Amino acid sequence: MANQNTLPLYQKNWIKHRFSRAMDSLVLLLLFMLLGYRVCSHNIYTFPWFVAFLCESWFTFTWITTISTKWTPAKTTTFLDRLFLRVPELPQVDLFVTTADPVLEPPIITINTVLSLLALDYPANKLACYVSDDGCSPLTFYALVEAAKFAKHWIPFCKKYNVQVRAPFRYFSDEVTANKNDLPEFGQEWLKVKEEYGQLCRKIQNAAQKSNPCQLLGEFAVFSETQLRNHPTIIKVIWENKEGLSDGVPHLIYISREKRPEHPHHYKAGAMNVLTRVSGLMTNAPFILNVDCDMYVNNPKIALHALCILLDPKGEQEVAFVQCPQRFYDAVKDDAYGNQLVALPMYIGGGFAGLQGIIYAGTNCFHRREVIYGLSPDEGVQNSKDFGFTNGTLSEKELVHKFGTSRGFIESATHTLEGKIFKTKDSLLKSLDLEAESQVASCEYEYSTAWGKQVGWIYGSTSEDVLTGLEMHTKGWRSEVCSPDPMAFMGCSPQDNLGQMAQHKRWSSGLLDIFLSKHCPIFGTLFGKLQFRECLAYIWITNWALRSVPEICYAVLPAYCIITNSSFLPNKEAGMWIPATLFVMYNISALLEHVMTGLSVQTWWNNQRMGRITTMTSCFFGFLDILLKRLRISDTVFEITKKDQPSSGGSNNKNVGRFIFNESLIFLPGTTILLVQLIALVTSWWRWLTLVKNERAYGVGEVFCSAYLVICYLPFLKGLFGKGKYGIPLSTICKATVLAFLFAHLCNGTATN
Ligand SMILES: O=c1ccn([C@@H]2O[C@H](COP(=O)(O)OP(=O)(O)O[C@H]3O[C@H](CO)[C@@H](O)[C@H](O)[C@H]3O)[C@@H](O)[C@H]2O)c(=O)[nH]1
Ligand SMILES: [Mn+2]
Repeated sequence: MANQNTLPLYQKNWIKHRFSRAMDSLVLLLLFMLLGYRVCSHNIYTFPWFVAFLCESWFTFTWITTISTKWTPAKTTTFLDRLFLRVPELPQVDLFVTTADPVLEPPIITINTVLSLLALDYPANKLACYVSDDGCSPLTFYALVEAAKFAKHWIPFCKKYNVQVRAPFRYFSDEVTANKNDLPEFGQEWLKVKEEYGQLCRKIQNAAQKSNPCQLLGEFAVFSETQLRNHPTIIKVIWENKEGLSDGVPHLIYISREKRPEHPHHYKAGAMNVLTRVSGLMTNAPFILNVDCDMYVNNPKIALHALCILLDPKGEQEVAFVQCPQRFYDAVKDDAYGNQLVALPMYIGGGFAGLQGIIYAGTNCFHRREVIYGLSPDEGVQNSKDFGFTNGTLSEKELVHKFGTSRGFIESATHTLEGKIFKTKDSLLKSLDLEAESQVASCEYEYSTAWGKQVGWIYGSTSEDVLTGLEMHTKGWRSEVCSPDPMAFMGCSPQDNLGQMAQHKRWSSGLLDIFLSKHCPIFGTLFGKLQFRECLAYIWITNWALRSVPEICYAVLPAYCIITNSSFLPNKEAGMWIPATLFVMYNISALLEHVMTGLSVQTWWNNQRMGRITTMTSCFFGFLDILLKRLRISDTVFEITKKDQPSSGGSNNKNVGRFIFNESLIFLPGTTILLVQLIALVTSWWRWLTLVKNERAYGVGEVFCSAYLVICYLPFLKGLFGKGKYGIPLSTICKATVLAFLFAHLCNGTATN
């Protein structure tokens, strides 16, 4: 029998998506045929023909990166039972939670996430939870203080009855849970804990309603003279597991880093780096789990599953981070706004997993602290990990240049990089050298150090997550997906199209920023250790915003052709079946992927439609944002997504899924494209009445494309006639009308020339 201790702790299985592969290849073949057909049709070289050729070349290139990414998907299985045989003592894990705004991110959501983390199925004396509050909010702090009191009842309750969902708002929203357990005392305890949770919520609600939430007395006095962007560091140990009880409540620490108006704070990446340093001084766990404030733990054993991968003999040498999928609760029916990201991560994410590894998605991710400190895999496998910190080969100056001036931090980082166990000091509070911790959380600490460049979360993009993961892959690390059943984490997705559009704009601009920077994946392959197909996959993802330009051009082509009585599709010749088959095949393939993932046909359609709308609006604005940033006209900002208070009783509101509009310019391109198509369709109808068939240069293809776009933009069409927030503002309609008629006029101009 094989030695139990040498058995792998996880296994990677390759999935065979044969059907999906066949369909994708067919689509690629058709794209090549279309391009070939265009090149060969010398007799009809026209302007729209040429524009179509350029756009389709881009689509073909994107499709090649898509196929390459999806081609060899993989899934991992973890073996929890083997973990305990291999590791007699579980390692420490530091838990990071970020929050930034008590209004957009209600503290009740944050504390639910924190409670679910504190209640992980893991020895409590091996956990420490650090909450970064970029909102510097006494309310958030108050909520955490109260939550820590409640945790003393909540955690034993969860562990005693093996509760699965350890975020109380979710657990108590399900009335049937009370009857699931037959133990007589369960019902009573359930009621008691529920009542306590109710009290906790009421306390927080009451505090939120006061203008001065906590009277700013005692512990809260530090908040009395703070402003959002101008305040000193606040670090508070809310709860300390002093006795080191493995079944107690883990440490809970609140951190609001120093902010000064003249210092850039680098948004979430900056917050993560402060958390890394403060925790380095306090607990210095070798593993870090980071979640956004809304991502509660849905599978209490998730830390154990992730450690199976990170502590596996092979994983230990190769895997930098373990990413768990993002899923959302209270999803809008049939994914009306196309932001649930279910089918896409399944195919694309699975594909990434089969290559060098999944991207880092910013939340639900387990990191190795040493990798965050910039370690490469070849340094990691050296038998004696000695970087010359202790024997003094690395000069004091180099260390300070890398990690900053804190002696304590350099010492703890040295421990981490040399693979030594960090001996936690007797007591957090006793060791709490506030000066040292405040020093590493100050806004000047990172100046002329490697933080944000080679160490920690990398700065320069609003998609700091993908950038940080890419840097790790470029160093040669791999990453793995961990998706045990039940789903590891659940979070909150935007509940309306405004949130969805802002989020996609931030993602697409942040990703394009990466592509255009010195961290570009192409350089990663040329000069680093990013594997070729992983590079293609990163190109696929970072080019999102660029896609908007050819898509908008392609969307106005049918209208252009109808208005100018020309054509861009091989309408009348034998080649017509190529684009027609391409359209049908592409849609069937996407539809089947949705259905096979267990999603409805309506969800497929909503995703298709939102795909068109998002690319031409949010991604286009993401593209413009980066253009302005490169021209040094304006910088990109991290707009926080609003997290709605959890709904009770489900949403049967008839307006769910409807688009809402405001004065934002983001609605202008969509409205204009819709109006242009409407003008084209009216023109086409008029031509149909007045021209004989042979005089019409365009055919069914162009009219179909125009009509298809109108159907995709149905939410905008409804918006033209909607009232209040459901209607597109008159000013936007006027601007769009002017643009649309200008376009029609220019078309006519080019046609008569
Ligand atoms: O200045 C800031 C801004 C944001 N955050 C936190 O960042 C997280 C993510 O922000 P959110 O508005 O929820 O953005 P999402 O689009 O939902 O987040 C996704 O995309 C981000 C990158 O754009 C990643 O950082 C996230 O982890 C990922 O879940 C939240 O916990 C915020 O509190 C900060 O700590 N400081
Ligand atoms: Mn979020």
